Amino acid sequence: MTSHVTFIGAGNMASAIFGGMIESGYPREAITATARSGERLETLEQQYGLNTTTDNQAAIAQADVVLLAVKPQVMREVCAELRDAVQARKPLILSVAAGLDAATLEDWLGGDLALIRCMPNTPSLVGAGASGLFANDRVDETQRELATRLLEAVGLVEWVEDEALLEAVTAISGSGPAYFFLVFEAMIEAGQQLGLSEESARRLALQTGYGAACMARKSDLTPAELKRNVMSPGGTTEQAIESLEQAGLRQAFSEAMTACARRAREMAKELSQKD
Ligand SMILES: NC(=O)C1=CN([C@@H]2O[C@H](COP(=O)(O)OP(=O)(O)OC[C@H]3O[C@@H](n4cnc5c(N)ncnc54)[C@H](O)[C@@H]3O)[C@@H](O)[C@H]2O)C=CC1
Ligand SMILES: O=C(O)[C@@H]1CCC=N1
Repeated sequence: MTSHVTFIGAGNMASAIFGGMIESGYPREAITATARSGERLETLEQQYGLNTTTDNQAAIAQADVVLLAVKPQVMREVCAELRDAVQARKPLILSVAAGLDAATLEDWLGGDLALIRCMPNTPSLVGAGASGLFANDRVDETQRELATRLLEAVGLVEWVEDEALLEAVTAISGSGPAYFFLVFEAMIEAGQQLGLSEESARRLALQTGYGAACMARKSDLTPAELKRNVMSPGGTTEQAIESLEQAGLRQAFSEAMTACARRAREMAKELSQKD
């Protein structure tokens, strides 16, 4: 039987996930989404054909899975509102909120719940996401498989068995799309400085990033080996790579990702302590 999935909050991340589920054949009758404004409800009904309501409690009356997709700052208030309905039904809880740990969420919802924390990323919007998942002790194998199936509808799924590793997942894939967008920005600017139009530089930079990612995914070679294959001895790439290494690119990534993981830890503390 198809599990009924209810999304609490229907913003960017939620619509990426239910959009992907529908595209991969998940029956829309088995999906409910809540929103705060009637206008948003209308869009959800017309664009996706979902069951919708502004009533978060009523929305989970039939839910087998409740996917929490509101901002971390409003999660406590939303959990308080859902608590009684969740305790009455005990659905699988899936949270995509950054920096809110499983124990805090379970506690806010009244305890004794199977709960999966997920760190997705925005390329989920185009079906090319990467999500890290962590399950608490109450989650069984069938529930893990179900969560994998739901998130695989929008990209790759990687399970971690230690919740602290979700900080590393945030640093590599949760925030990671922004690093690549920065690299694209920098390459486009440099291409313009070398005389290309902005449009040509943009097209070439984006296709190159896309091509490199496709190639690295398909190839048996490591990124280091693929890089060496582009570098003819005494040629042009050698000059560029030497310049990037001398500028401290590796160190910059190490520091950036350490800062990102640290912030995820701090956010978890701030959010769980907030009254
Ligand atoms: N944007 C990103 O790159 C990532 C976001 N996340 C997480 O995803 C979650 C959602 O983020 P976005 O979709 O980007 O935000 P968003 O702002 O697009 O969506 C949140 C939605 O929740 C709705 N909402 C607020 N209070 C509500 C309530 N009481 N009841 C029902 N709906 C309510 C808002 O109207 C909004 O549509 C956050 O917890 C965030 O940490 C996780 C990974 C990456
Ligand atoms: O920047 C943030 O806090 C969120 C979490 C991962 C991506 N965006």
